[in-house]
Amino acid sequence: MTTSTNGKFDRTPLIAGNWKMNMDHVQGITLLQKLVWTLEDAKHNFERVEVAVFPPFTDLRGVQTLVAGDDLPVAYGGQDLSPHDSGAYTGDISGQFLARLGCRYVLVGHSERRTIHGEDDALLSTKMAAAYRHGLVPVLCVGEGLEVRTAGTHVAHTLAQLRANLEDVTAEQAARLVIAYEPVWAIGTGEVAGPADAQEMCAAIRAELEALYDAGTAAAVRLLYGGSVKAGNAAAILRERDVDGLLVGGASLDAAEFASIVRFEHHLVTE
Ligand SMILES: O=C(CO)COP(=O)(O)O
Repeated sequence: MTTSTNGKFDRTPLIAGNWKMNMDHVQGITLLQKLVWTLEDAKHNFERVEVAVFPPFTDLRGVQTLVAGDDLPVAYGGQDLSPHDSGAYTGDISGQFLARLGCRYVLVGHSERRTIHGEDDALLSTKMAAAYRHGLVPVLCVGEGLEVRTAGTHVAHTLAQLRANLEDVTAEQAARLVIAYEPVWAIGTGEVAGPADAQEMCAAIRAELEALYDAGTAAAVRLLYGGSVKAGNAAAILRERDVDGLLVGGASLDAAEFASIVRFEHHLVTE
């Protein structure tokens, strides 16, 4: 039997879809329309569970037009941003431009940026600063690779990444932060970190935030899990106390599947 909990969340859950380099601007609009229709049909309460999408840059203007025109209750953001505001940086996208397009969020330090594009912690600190400079909420992605997980040093590794990326972030800024724990070995592989693994890391991240800032700040930050999330495993992960949402890759490209993840409460089994 599947039922909803009457659970109160400490923080508003955020279910975010990272489309990566999928969906051109025409496909992107169709996907977003389908997603919203599906959720509205199901009477989804967007205030109870927030929904966000991260389309490719070329889709953002269309997404903005659709969201603003139809007053859709969906947030969106860029998948990356430049540390600079404007100038001779061919191919880069400024946080200023993202803000002008109505983006609420921006991904910073996704593992694919770190590994494929060699983005290091020093660069990511400047991207964090750029996001805050333009009023964007960074979704800072951290997580370990397979060798680190196998060696058992994943918590220390991930917290070291976190400390480096938050070096210049003030407590006031941190209170608006979203952090996504995405173990690299679980991204796009079908391997999912179990709910207990997600909780272990999210609890460690929250404790680290308390040490770096204070308890109030640590309690305000939303912590997401990402890595092979599907409709079938989302609810179990979200039952964990310190997991406040999900960053979904592949499964966010299917409107019905993603909508089902957003409606995770309806898959929670009461005990
Ligand atoms: O990288 C991810 C989200 O940012 C996870 O991707 P998958 O859900 O496809 O594993």
